[in-house]
Amino acid sequence: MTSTTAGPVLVLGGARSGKSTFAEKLVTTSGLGMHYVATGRAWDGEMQARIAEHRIRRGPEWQTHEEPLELAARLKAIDAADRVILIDCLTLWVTNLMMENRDLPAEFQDLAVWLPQAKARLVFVSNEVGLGIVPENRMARDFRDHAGRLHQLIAEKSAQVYFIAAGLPLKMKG
Ligand SMILES: Nc1nc2c(ncn2[C@@H]2O[C@H](COP(=O)(O)OP(=O)(O)OP(=O)(O)O)[C@@H](O)[C@H]2O)c(=O)[nH]1
Repeated sequence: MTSTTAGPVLVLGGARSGKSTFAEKLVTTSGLGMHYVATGRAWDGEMQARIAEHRIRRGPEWQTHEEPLELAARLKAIDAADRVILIDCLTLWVTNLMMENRDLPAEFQDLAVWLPQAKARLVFVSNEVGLGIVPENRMARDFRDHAGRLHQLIAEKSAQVYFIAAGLPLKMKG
């Protein structure tokens, strides 16, 4: 980690901004046992190829957990002081929760309330999706609103927050 500050790190950025690579570097320099929680689902060939690329990049030192829905429960289950856990990414989790008609504010609260008790170092990656024009369809607007609210909740509980654009990190907190 760039800092020894305890507490979660939130890494925000656009698609292909380099946010995952930046977050992975934070983790690989921590000296802790490296865990990767993937919220993505391999729903088509393109996503399968992206996932395969990610796995090659991470290498065998990482332990991977695939958790599209029960993110808070999975984090609580693998939480330990000698671990660093990279969660990639929050926006896919939001998508999955919406697809399953879950109570998103309740799910977000469950995660946010637990964060100060986490023993592991947590690094959250997420897409900043709120910067463009207001989407025409209702579902996209709801998605954008849920993601924005979740980011605020996680940022509030985070020790460090970064925004990545063009591969360059802008430190926003910590
Ligand atoms: N199910 C599963 N998903 C994975 C695995 N590794 C990575 N992923 C998913 O792949 C997604 C990243 O896809 P990319 O399209 O390469 O990343 P990006 O966000 O567009 O680009 P960057 O800004 O460079 O990170 C993550 O959100 C993960 O959920 C894995 O082992 N299993």
